[in-house]
Amino acid sequence: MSVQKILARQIFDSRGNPTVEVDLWTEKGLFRAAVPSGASTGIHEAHELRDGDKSSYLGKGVTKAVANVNDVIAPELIKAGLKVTDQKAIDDFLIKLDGTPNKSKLGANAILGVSIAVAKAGAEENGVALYKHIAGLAGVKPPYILPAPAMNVINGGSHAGNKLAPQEFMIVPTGAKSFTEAMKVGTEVYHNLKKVIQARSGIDATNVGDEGGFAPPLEGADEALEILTEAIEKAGYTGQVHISLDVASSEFYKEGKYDLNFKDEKNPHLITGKELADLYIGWIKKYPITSIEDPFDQDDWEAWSYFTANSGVTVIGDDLTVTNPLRIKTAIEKKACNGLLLKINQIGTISESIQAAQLSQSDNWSVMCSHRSGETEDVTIADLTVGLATGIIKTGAPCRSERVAKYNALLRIESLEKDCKYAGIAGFTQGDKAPEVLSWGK
Ligand SMILES: C=C(OP(=O)(O)O)C(=O)O
Ligand SMILES: [Mg+2]
Repeated sequence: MSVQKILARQIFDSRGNPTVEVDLWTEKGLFRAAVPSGASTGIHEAHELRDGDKSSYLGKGVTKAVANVNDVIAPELIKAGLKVTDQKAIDDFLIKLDGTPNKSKLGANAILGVSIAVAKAGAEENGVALYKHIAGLAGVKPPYILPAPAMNVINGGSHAGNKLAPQEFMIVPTGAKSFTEAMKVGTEVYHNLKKVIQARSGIDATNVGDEGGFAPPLEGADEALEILTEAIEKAGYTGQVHISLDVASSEFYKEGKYDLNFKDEKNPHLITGKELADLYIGWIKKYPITSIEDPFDQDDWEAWSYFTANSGVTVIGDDLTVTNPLRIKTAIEKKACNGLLLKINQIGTISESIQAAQLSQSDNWSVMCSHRSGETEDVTIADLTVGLATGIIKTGAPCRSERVAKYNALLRIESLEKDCKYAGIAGFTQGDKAPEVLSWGK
């Protein structure tokens, strides 16, 4: 019923950086959660507590966050005796215990580890799978929605050592009939992409970036979009696969301009927001692009609103909205975007993540559930995307186990759950055009 014991420790993420793992015991057993970590983090995200001590993994240690779980959260939460099935009460308790607006005292990484472990314990207490438990918390009813996977197959930006400024080029098998088929299509395009890159640039161009996508030495985004289109065609899926982009442009916004050559400090290629918008419009006309994430800097609100009104694609806020209901409210008011990137560690609790998704859905936004570039073997986001009927998930290339683990978890849900449907393109469709299949979750 309530928490009996908690023990946190420092483990390592997919980039070899320390991160927090939490073990939590109830009468039903042990529940374990691990916390992801971003590289292109938005400045408005909840605070990820790191040791900052230069002698410890270049200051990246999380021993303070671990100690906060073991010495502060554990005794207080056990004393409070709250039921693990009451996620909101426990998350509110954690938020209050921290007492800061951005969880900087205890650390969002400390709090999230506990929040996820509580959700897993709550699911077990209710005798249901985690996605069903989350659906119950959010008031979402079956049929359960399997998301369209947005697979990041070409890495650039801060996730790769090539010249590419945009961070992620994703393929989305929108034309598939099931999640299982979507994985077949996605992996076939991925393998064909390897051949296309090898033929163009040689074998050593097929090294991969942080999220398992290829990181070839491309001159610019046009070339990336071209080889992606070629790979889709080669795999025989033209018309059945869309492209999603995460430009992560806050990474290269400098004094009012965008530097398309930001990784070579001596040779900047600066353009204005208007020029950048025109570049996107050109790509949208030429390629089957269905969404663009973080097209502009996290505080360049005007550019966002202009682009959302004029681009015709799903415009997704990541650094802009940081899974924070307050920033999402502002974005709704300004009509700055029509899609949310849902990252649990940007806000720090499961309950606030549910609130962020529901607030976005209430304004008919799309919701893309997301991993971080630094990941672990924890697959909670696979349950979250189904439990909240987000209709889209992005969790990297279909390669590297910390990414594939999430896709495999979704394959398991699809094979075990009788009452489920694949979202396909529906997740990217807003407002009145959104098919019935997703609207019940709102
Ligand atoms: C997944 C992303 O990268 P990171 O985790 O580095 O923020 C992203 O920007 O959407
Ligand atoms: Mg992003």
